Amino acid sequence: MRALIIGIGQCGTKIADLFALVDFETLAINTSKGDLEYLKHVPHERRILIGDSIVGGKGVNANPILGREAMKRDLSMIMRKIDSIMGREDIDIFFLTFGFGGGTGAGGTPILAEALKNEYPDSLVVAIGALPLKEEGIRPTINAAITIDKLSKVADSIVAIDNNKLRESGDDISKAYEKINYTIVERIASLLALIDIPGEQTLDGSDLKFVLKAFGSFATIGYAKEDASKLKNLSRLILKSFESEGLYLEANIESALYGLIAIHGPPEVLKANEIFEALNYLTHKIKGKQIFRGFYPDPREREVEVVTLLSGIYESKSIEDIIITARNYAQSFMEAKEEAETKKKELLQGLPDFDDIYPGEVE
Ligand SMILES: Nc1nc2c(ncn2[C@@H]2O[C@H](COP(=O)(O)OP(=O)(O)OP(=O)(O)O)[C@@H](O)[C@H]2O)c(=O)[nH]1
Repeated sequence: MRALIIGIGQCGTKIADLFALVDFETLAINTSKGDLEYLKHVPHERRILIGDSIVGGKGVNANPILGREAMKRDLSMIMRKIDSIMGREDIDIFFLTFGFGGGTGAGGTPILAEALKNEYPDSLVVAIGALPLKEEGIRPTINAAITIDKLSKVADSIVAIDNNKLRESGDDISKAYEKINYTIVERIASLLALIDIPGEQTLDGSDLKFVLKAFGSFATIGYAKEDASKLKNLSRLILKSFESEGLYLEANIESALYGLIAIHGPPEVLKANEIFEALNYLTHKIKGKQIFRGFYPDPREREVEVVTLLSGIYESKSIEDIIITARNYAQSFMEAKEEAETKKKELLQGLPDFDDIYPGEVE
């Protein structure tokens, strides 16, 4: 399984930095020089400053038009870099990590996603983005809504993480960000670690690609872990991995088309009847009725770990809230703008020019 993680903007590059820590191939792209320098694990030659000629390495201050322009101007340099890291063959998935609410990530990610799809038609492009907190105000919400629309036309799946779920933890914001970033990396890394390795019933790269090739709809990744000695019922643990707080996105899982479950743990607790009870329940619950599964008995393991991926989701309250808020705002903003223009015209009509009042001052 060959994957390249590309972080775009501050949020995205912080997440990519954690992926680099656990030995994934990564690339960090930003309009802010300072934010790129702040990274700890992405090698220096894999950090790309974009848009230097327009913003001078200072970031784009939540302006996605500048983020988009920065990505467009330096796209060929980025594509050459990707080529030099991965070559042109057999890249299974590009994971693009970013924050939906800023400028560099929101503006730049759809441009890069489209270029990757054109250049690498056999590879998947999966966007992994953090949705803004409601308290951040209207601009991040609009950036998110428009970026969702654009990505839904070019990416294979969009894994959205709802930052609003962080508030439930009671941590301060940077701790909460750190926690959620770590969670994203843990889930994806655990999932990818179980692809293509020997097991009882295994998942391979083509299963994962099948599940994620879902016409730009939403996907979400759940996770549950328990000490094997404390585990009472594996079926319960599998279902727990699908609960909404486990998935970091408010979504109706019944609307999902595909699911994938990987279970890893000591052989004595991977009981077939408990696994099939949960699989049966979930297969009937989701609309697409297709669940791929892999069981990985490991006698050295003391914990049971369940990673679940649901894709093809199109009903999500987290997403709907953003789209509806942005659309209502856009509508009332356009109305207010039109009204302002009409008022301006009414107010200023009938005014003369200087020459009408001061005739003959200049011969
Ligand atoms: N989950 C998570 N979300 C983050 C993190 N940092 C920022 N965000 C969210 O991402 C959005 C801001 O995106 P950034 O990545 O900071 O912005 P950017 O893409 O670098 O763009 P500019 O700062 O405008 O140049 C906000 O909605 C934040 O809530 C993070 O470390 N983790």
